[in-house]
Amino acid sequence: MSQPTGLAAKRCTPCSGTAQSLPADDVHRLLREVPDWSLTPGGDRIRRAWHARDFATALAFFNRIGGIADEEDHHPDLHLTDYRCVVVELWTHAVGGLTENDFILAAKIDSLPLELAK
Ligand SMILES: C[C@H](O)[C@H](O)[C@H]1CNC2=NC(N)=NC(=O)C2=N1
Repeated sequence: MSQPTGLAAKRCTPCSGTAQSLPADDVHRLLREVPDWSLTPGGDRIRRAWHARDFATALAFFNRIGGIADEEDHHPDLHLTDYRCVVVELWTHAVGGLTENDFILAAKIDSLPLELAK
């Protein structure tokens, strides 16, 4: 795998007690670096959807995401419906909104392989 660049090369950092959600202009700037992700209607999460090849592929994808999440100590909400529809949502629980950690994890997830439905 080629060396990660940009957000994918960064590490998530523990949220300090005084950490706050990102202001809207930072959110929109960072969204441009992960263009396959979108802001949820409430503006407090980012999400991406995939149509995996099959259930086993979707589960393997979730396990890869889980490995990165534990390495980064920053964890996603994972949804697997209709046996292969995958949705990942990211937000920072400690601040109840978005921080740079969410965009770093999104970029790392984007670098994972996933065999999609034909
Ligand atoms: C103690 C541990 O570092 C924290 O609870 C981490 C774990 N994973 C996390 N994941 C997310 N998405 N948000 C958090 O605030 C968070 N905090």
